[in-house]
Amino acid sequence: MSAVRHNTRSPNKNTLLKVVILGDGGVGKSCLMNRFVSNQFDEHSFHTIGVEFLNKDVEIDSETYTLQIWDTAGQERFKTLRTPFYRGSDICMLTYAVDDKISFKNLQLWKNEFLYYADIKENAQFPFIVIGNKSDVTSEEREVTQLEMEMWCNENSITSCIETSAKNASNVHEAFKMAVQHWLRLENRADRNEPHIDDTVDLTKKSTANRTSCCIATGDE
Ligand SMILES: Nc1nc2c(ncn2[C@@H]2O[C@H](COP(=O)(O)OP(=O)(O)OP(=O)(O)O)[C@@H](O)[C@H]2O)c(=O)[nH]1
Repeated sequence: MSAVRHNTRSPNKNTLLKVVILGDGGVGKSCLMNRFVSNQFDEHSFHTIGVEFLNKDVEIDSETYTLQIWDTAGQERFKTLRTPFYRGSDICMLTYAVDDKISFKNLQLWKNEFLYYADIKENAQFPFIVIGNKSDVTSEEREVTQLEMEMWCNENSITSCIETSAKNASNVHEAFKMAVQHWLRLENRADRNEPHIDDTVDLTKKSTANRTSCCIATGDE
C-alpha cells in the first residue's frame, strides 16, 4: 500500500477517505466522532471495545468527500482488536487531552503503532493531524499548552494540529476539514510528481521542484 494513494477522483463521484482516530483511552475520540457526525455529546461515554466506524460527508471547494471515520479503543488491552484496522487508512488523527500530560507524551507511541501496523515506511509522507481535545477545561486543569503541541509537531514533521472540544463543539468540524485539506495537499503533490508517459526529460536542467510548505493551524480557519 502506498502512503498517499493515487487520486482517482472524478467529477460525479465522491472520494472515500478512511480516517482513523488514535489516542489514549478517555481522551475523547468517540465524543469527537459523535460530535462531528451527529452533533451530540455524551458526558458518560463508555470505553470503546475494538473499533467502530461512521460515515460523514464534508464539502471542500465544491467537492464532496465521504469520510469513513474509524474510532478505535485506546486502552492497551484492546490493542490486538484495533491494529488490524489501520491498513488502508488515508488520514490518521493522533489525539490527546489537554488536561492529560501522559496522553500527550504517548502520541509518539501512537504514531509508531500506526506506522507499523498500517505498514507505512517511517520516512513516507502521511497525513497525520494532531488533535488536542478537551480545550474547554479550565486553565488550572490544563496540563499541555498549545505551544508544546506545536513544538512536538515540528519535531515530528507534522504540519497540521488543532485544539478541539467535543463538549462545546469548538473546532471539531474544522479539525476534520483540516485533515482532508492536508490529505489533498499531499495528494496533489503526489500527482505533480507522477511522471507522464509522453513527458520529455531534460537531463541538463536542474530540478526546480516546487514544494509547497504548509503551516500549522491551531485555531479557527
Ligand atoms: N471536558 C471535556 N470532556 C470530554 C470531551 N470529550 C470527551 N470528554 C469526556 O471524556 C470521557 C471519555 O470520552 P470518550 O470519547 O469515551 O474517550 P475515548 O478516547 O473514545 O476513550 P476509549 O474508548 O477508552 O479509547 C467522557 O466522559 C467524555 O464525556 C471534551 O471535549 N471536553
